[in-house]
Amino acid sequence: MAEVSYLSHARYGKDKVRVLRVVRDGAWHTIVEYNVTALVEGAIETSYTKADNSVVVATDSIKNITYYLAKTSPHVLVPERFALHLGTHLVSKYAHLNKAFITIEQLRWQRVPISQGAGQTPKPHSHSFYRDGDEKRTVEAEIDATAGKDKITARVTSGLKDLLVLKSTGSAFENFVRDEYTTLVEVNDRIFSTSIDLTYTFKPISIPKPADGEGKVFDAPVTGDAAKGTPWDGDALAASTREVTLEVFALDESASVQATLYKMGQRIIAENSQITDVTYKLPNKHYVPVDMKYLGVDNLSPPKAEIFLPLAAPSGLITATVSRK
Ligand SMILES: O=c1[nH]c(=O)c2[nH]c(=O)[nH]c2[nH]1
Repeated sequence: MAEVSYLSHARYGKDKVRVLRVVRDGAWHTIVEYNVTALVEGAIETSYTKADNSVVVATDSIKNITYYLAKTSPHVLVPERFALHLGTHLVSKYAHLNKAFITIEQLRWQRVPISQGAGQTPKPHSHSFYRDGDEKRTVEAEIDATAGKDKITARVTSGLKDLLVLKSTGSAFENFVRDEYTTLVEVNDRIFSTSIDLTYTFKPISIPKPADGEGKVFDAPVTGDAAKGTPWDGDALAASTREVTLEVFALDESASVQATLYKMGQRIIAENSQITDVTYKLPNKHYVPVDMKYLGVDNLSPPKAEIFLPLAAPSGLITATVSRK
């Protein structure tokens, strides 16, 4: 029988590798908690087409490598660096694997503040932490060794998701298309709430050959000023892009979710020369003033609207990518 199909794409690995790392500096502990996905591509076709497992690094082994590097990597506390180390290790160790796709979700842990008495600023505790929200920091790294194991390049996209925000004024929505389908009234004052999903893409970087050729010894080749704005500087970028996003959200006299989104993206591009693209996905989480006329109470529009019904669904969904020219 003539074959009418072929394997056009293949990638596999381990998903949802959950890991908490404790780094001890005497009594001062630092923790990170990650959900890691590690997938690979390469000369693996025959495992699909010929039931040939000789080309398969078991997903169980990929999970073990993730734990091994979480234990040994000097980069583990910065998710961008850890993703690059893990991906580089996979494509360096196995001759027939030439691409790795590492996704990391970092969960929030904040130090418990310990009060120092009246008028004193609280001190962060050395080994006690609390979860301060569902927000996650995200990293997606594609490590590419197709040009050779000594010419590894990487594309990194970082961001955050599930950052829930709300402003109770400073948002309007007017002058939109009005026709026979329109029931929405124009408002010059409304609640604006969204769950921020932000990703920003770095310029591609090249990764020097690891010292042992297997990606076990992996020294971040870029530090100090040269690291500024690059994935090596992931923590600073995560902090500044989050700050800009929240600041624009708070300060913008929003004409629409679209217009506010664009301003956020413009600022991130303008302030970070290493970032090429910024994508936001912003659900418009509607809060509807409750009609209380039947109670003889005016609650229809601000400043009289004080009681709102949070609508679980549907929500608007406003997305866009702002790119460097
Ligand atoms: O900021 C908004 N953008 C829209 O596209 C839209 N559509 C809608 O019904 N409300 C809103 N609000």
